[in-house]
Amino acid sequence: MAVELAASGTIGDDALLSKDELHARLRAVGERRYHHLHPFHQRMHAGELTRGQLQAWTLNRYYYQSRIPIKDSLVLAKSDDPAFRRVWRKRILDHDGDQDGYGGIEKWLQLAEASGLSREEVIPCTGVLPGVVYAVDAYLALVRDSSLLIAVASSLTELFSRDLISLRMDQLRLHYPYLSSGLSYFEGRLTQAPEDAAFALDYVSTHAQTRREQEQVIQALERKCAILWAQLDAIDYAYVQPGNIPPGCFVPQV
Ligand SMILES: O=C(O)c1cc(C(=O)O)c2c(n1)C(=O)C(=O)c1cc(C(=O)O)[nH]c1-2
Repeated sequence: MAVELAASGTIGDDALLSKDELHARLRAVGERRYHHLHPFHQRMHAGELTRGQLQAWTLNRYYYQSRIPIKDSLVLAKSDDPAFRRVWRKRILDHDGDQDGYGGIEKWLQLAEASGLSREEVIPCTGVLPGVVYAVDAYLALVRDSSLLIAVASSLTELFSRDLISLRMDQLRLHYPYLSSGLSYFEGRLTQAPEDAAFALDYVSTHAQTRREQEQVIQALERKCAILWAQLDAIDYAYVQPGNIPPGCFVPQV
């Protein structure tokens, strides 16, 4: 059953936003709520994280990475348009590769290895924080239970990821040189994310045909920002504030 994102006030009766107005509203959400503002990212960029904290980040973020192709398979299954599916299935290939040893998930494992973890301790996801599991699973549930329009809209955080990833690469190289050999995942995202975001933005601009749908698109982006934020909240609470690692979760040895 499709989830109705709550629309506030008299939105349904208001005038349709122009494409430029819709884009401005979406950009404003990113400026205020995207996870580039999160204290954990700010600590990372300032060079304040220990190797163990970066290991915890790569291990926990692996859960997100591993679920993205599942999320995109849910999106694909909502579309009866071969042209849409042809474009969207590229995302699954980007992450899974077209054979063993290729693709974004493999490259994320190389990042984890550069941090000093073994792939064997990362792949099973057994040490992932409960808060990260709940946040990532909430993304899958949002996509699973929504219309195709809202599922596409929830990927629009990628509008903002290129700038963050570019800054992150510079700061990781500068402050944590041992990670330099593991940055090829981010290299790939510098071109993949803007392409994916441009398609998704064009899609929602065309397919949100009422003001109510436009507001639902904006709310889906807000919810996705919250999901990304919650992941970092969980990581920050467990690994930056002492004494908060939940039982059974990854414990850094360095
Ligand atoms: O490192 C980041 O800050 C970041 C952010 C996002 C994002 O904004 O959603 C994604 C990614 N990375 C990413 O690597 C990725 O594959 C990805 C897929 C999606 C999506 O919603 O479909 N977002 C993101």
